[in-house]
Amino acid sequence: MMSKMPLLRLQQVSRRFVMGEVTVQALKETSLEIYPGELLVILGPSGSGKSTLLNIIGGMDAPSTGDLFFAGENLSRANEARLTRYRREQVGFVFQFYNLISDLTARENVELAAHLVTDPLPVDEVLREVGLINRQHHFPSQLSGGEQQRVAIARAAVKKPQLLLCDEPTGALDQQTGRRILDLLSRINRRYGSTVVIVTHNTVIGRLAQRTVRMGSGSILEIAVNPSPLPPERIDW
Ligand SMILES: Nc1ncnc2c1ncn2[C@@H]1O[C@H](COP(=O)(O)OP(=O)(O)OP(=O)(O)O)[C@@H](O)[C@H]1O
Repeated sequence: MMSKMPLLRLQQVSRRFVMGEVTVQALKETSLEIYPGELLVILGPSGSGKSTLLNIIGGMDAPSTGDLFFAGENLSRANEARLTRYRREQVGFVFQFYNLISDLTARENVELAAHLVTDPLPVDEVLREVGLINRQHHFPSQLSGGEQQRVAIARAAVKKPQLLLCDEPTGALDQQTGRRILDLLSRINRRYGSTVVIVTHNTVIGRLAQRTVRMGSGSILEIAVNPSPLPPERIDW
């Protein structure tokens, strides 16, 4: 895996937030390579910079210094239009609290995302893949948390994104439901070849990954290769 060209490369990326007199160094100069098709878990305590890193990877936030390369293209030099296209077409995002549109049904939420790209997966196929074909006409408020998260994953996956970025995707769910979500993410990783990056403070989830990145105080402390990733059903927390 490591001999491949990275899909994404961060080179000495930092992010500072300036609030009046106070400057927070959310991310210190950080370098990381993410490979096509891998499942990577980013671990670290609250405030260690995980979400900041993920937002930069997803083009939702820009580095203060340093460069971000996607398939060799320097996105930190890209204009806003290019970044918008990157977020729309190359990246799928899954959040802790689903962020679905409440007055659209499950199916309509997925269709909306499908319209953003030129070559989406068939909506039916994705709804079936996440096990929601029978609930496709329900509104988010009529679905459980786990079901809403599955809609959110379907919405991200329908775009066939090269990068699927997940920020605490199981954070609001009980263990059994969380395991089902992890299983779904790893299936999408295998079935569609999407590179999946999961940010979590839950170290146990790292056992799922081919590599784990451990963060602390805005830095990467360690990158570990996992020779035998566990299937989600064998993960307990
Ligand atoms: N928009 C912002 N403005 C100011 N400070 C910010 C902003 N975003 C993040 N920070 C600060 O940067 C640091 C890193 O935050 P970040 O959200 O990346 O950590 P995290 O590891 O994702 O934490 P959590 O697990 O709690 O989400 C924190 O000190 C945070 O307060």
